[in-house]
Amino acid sequence: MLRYAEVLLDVANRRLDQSYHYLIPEHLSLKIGMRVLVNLQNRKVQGLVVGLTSDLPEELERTPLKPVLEIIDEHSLVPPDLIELAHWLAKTTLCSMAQSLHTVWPLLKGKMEKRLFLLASPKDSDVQTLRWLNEEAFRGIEVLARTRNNEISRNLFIKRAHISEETVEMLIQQGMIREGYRFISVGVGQRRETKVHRPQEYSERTFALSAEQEAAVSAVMTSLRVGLCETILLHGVTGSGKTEVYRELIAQVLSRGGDAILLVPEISLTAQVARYFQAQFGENVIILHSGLRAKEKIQAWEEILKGTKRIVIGARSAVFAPLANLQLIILDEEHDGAYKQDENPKYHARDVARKRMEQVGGVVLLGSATPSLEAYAAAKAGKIRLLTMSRRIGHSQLPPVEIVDMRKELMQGNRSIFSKVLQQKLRERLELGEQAMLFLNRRGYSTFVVCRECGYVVSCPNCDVTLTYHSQGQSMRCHYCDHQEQPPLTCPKCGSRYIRFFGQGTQRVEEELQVLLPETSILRLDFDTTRNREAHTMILESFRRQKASILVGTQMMAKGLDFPNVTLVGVIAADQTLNMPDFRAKERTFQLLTQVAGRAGRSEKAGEVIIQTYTPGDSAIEKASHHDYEGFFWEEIRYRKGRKYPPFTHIIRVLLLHDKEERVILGANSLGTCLNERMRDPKFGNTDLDILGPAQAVLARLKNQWRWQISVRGIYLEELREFLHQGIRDFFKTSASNGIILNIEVDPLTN
Ligand SMILES: Nc1ncnc2c1ncn2[C@@H]1O[C@H](COP(=O)(O)OP(=O)(O)OP(=O)(O)O)[C@@H](O)[C@H]1O
Ligand SMILES: [Zn+2]
Ligand SMILES: [Zn+2]
Repeated sequence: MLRYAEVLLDVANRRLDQSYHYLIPEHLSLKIGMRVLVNLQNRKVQGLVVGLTSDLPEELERTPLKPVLEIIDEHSLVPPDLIELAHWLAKTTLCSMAQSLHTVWPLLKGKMEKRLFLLASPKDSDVQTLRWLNEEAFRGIEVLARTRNNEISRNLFIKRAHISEETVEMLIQQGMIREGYRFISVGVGQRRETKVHRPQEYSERTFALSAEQEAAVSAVMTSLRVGLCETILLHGVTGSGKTEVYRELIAQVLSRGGDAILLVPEISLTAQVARYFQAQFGENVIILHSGLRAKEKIQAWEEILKGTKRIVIGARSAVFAPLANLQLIILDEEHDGAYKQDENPKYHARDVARKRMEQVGGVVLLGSATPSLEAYAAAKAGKIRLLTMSRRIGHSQLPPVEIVDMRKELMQGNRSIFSKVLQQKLRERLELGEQAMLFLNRRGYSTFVVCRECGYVVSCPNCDVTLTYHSQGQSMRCHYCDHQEQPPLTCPKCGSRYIRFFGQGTQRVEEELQVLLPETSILRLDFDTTRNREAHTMILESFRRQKASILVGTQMMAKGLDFPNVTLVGVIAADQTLNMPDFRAKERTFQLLTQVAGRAGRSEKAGEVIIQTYTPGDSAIEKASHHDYEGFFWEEIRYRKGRKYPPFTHIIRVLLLHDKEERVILGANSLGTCLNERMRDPKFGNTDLDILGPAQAVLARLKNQWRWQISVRGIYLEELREFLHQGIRDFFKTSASNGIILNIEVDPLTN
């Protein structure tokens, strides 16, 4: 007998970020996902039933429980599979159920609104006297008396009825009206409909699939038909036609009545990809990502729930799209770090996709030319299936890559950003009417401003990072908190006039390039030129239409672009990502270089790649220059194994934040002690857990908060979670935890 309901309350209010238990009265037949009315601290509030149970948690056994008051709507609002998903998300990412439910079902978003309630009646004698004393106040009451339920939002009252703040206050004081709050939910009306789709045929392709594409498609379809709930990794070199594979798979899934989600790593890529798919699937396609306006998002959701949209294309958050007949989720560029959300809930879209497909017996397809080490290792270990496409489409070949040692260039007197050979190749290619892409893993004009006499570097007053100089607007900016200031004319520390703008940003590359090739038209694609939503698409479109010969850009240029006329790719400085204090630095560098190199020579015209570097001997650079994924993988996996890094272990990182440095250090040490003591617990005694830290975080201060961290590493994630759970509970009993904010992340992708 299910006697208790677990109810998530008033989800708009952050402080009530948890669920409560209520008794189920006999006359109510509750279902998971229904909205109900319950009592909370003498208020009637709205809640969502997220669980039904016959036993109470131990700590509640002796507390008297209140009953559920009434059911707001007959049918479950949130489908049970999505509630289950939310529970899973809360548990695996260590966030609250409310946070998790908001992510899974963003339609629940609502707000608390200040409202005015009428207590008096316009006929009362003291109200009638107001008519002569205060005409405005009287008018206010009359308005109010005509509203439904005699209540109105305070804002509307003041704006629409032109009643002043003072008058409102006066009426409240006189006891004629009362002020209160009400939860106004936005767009919760739509329920999911389960339509049965008739098989449909779609327009024919203009070309036949290659043998490798054919094999990949039939492998995935076989799994689907047999009902094998699988994750499949499609490792296809750049230009091997993965997008076509996705398109064919989606067509086949649709024709058997299923729905599909295609994820791309960045919002900016969705429009481009969606256009490609709309060409075949038309109205069935819808775009979904966090960049949409609230209203657009609600509309998109409602269309999906109605069953009129069957293919969702979007960034990370689209993995939650509530399609009714979901059978396939594809993650393109699977290795991309953008699939991990860095705020609560800190989920990885890959894991969510897997969980959803487990629920319905569908397939997750991970596609990449440079799979993440985690995915490839899982494939090699036989945990997931591996499909390979090792050749480019048609006669196109992977381009030859030349590595240029920039130290030698400098010794030979070349102080330019561009090596002699890159300059020469650029001229050659442009003469032939072909296009080039120059890649720089940075944004802004120069990374930092430094005093050449005393070495002082201008940094952000709120964060522990150097400010970036932008020649546009001549300002220095913090890329974390957006602090801006003028660049100094003299050194703030020693007064010297020898201030130098250091480093190479995309703007500087563009400017130097223009000096080198004055006749050439150049486009730039980076954070600054794409702040507005349409700019990204416009820049890429004009490059595609060959309005410019050279595209200069940052890593956002490395992803999934297919320009047949691009035959030369230059990497300005390969070392950038290599020097990051992170065990994934090599993997990132390899992926980035391989992906960028893959933009060259994708159709009939052969391409070539120049990589400039100060560390030409580095193996990640060398392996990338040979398009040697396999070789890189084995070398890197050996290193990870030796150092006990993922994928051989899992890491949970606890970041401690406080605005006083000594407090955060105290807290970090105390947490360290608690964890070390927990280690003596016989339960964890024999397990292979390592506590790393406490240590100052790489970013020691951000937005005025000091940051320290402790990581715990272990082989079994479940055990690791349990260990931290207990350690953190101990920590919160110590006084050192006062005022400390904890930020916990499972398997973080950055240090
Ligand atoms: N079977 C085919 N016949 C002819 N052309 C094809 C075929 N399949 C794909 N193409 C074309 O080949 C080009 C490369 O395909 P696509 O962009 O899908 O590669 P990709 O594997 O996604 O590469 P990347 O990983 O670099 O993004 C595209 O222009 C695509 O239209
Ligand atoms: Zn100085
Ligand atoms: Zn800052």
